[in-house]
Amino acid sequence: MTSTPVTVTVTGAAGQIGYALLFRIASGQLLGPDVPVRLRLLEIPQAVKAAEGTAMELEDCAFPLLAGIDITDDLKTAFDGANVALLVGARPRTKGMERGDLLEANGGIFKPQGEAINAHAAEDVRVLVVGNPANTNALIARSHAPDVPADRFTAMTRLDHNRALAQLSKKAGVPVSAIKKMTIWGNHSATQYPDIFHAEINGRGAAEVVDDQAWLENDFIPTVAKRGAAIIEARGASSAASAAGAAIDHVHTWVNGTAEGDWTSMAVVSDGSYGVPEGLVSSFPVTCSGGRWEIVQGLEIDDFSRGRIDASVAELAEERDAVRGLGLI
Ligand SMILES: NC(=O)C1=CN([C@@H]2O[C@H](COP(=O)(O)OP(=O)(O)OC[C@H]3O[C@@H](n4cnc5c(N)ncnc54)[C@H](O)[C@@H]3O)[C@@H](O)[C@H]2O)C=CC1
Ligand SMILES: O=C([O-])CC(=O)C(=O)O
Repeated sequence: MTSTPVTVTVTGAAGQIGYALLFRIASGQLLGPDVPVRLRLLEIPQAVKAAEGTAMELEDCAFPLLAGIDITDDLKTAFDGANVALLVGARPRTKGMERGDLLEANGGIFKPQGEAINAHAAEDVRVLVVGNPANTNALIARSHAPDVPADRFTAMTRLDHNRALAQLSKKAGVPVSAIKKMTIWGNHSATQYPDIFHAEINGRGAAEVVDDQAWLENDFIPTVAKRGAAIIEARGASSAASAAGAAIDHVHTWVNGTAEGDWTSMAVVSDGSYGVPEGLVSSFPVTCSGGRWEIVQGLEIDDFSRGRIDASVAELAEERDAVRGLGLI
């Protein structure tokens, strides 16, 4: 076991994802079974008491890797020395709220958090934005952290990636582990494009194995893209345990690497690859190694895929223009 604990900051710690996430971090599933962690829980003042309750339960689990828990509503304290920052807390859309209102309310959260990360986080900080609209919240935070390398700001499309694996595994009648090279492109929204044209099932092209374009267009893509809404409809609350699981997967893969011959999906700051305008936080196929991610290059994109990638990227550009118009970036 390494001796220095890694500081993991979780915002929105008293929320439903927080409740599904914190115990898994403390048990070693985020960073590995040999890495002690110190948790920093950030909440708004009215939810600090609830976070304290969660911290009591964390304590009661007597996790050998849990080196300490701090609970705060202060940004400096929350991000001071943070090595990993999971930005989960966000302003949800409520009745009558327009998209501009939602972006503005979240700008009020992610701008100061970006500034605090810039000023106080550890040099090796890695940021995952989960709170929606995740891609654009990451763009806002990143643009207020000029001293932190852009590649440290990511947003979560791993839940979409995992949903796509599960749907394809059911259709093809194979275990999830038989599927490699799934890709989510674009925004974590209904415009996202889950792409199976580069995916492989037991080493064979997935689209060829499935051989069902109607299923792909009318079932697979909409099911994955609208899964979040379907869960809300069924559960009366948005996905929480699966979102927490995807956050664990995202950071674990980022830090520990992708398997040989596979890749994952992460929303990262675009370098212009695949025609995605530079600076947008868009989902790409990425490999990870040595704690760094790299966009998989050289994939052939046919017209079917191109149209779908372009539509989701156009939505990201609209969101960027809206937050720019609001003076948030
Ligand atoms: N990227 C993805 O795949 C997914 C994203 N989400 C998003 O994750 C976010 C959290 O979801 P839940 O935990 O279910 O929501 P929740 O409403 O249960 O919890 C959110 C928590 O954030 C806290 N919070 C609000 N503003 C804060 C701030 N400025 N600083 C610190 N904490 C703050 C609230 O007090 C609350 O405890 C939502 O935006 C949701 O839409 C959810 C599922 C998947
Ligand atoms: O819309 C939400 O809050 C939930 C969400 O992002 C998802 O389940 O993909």
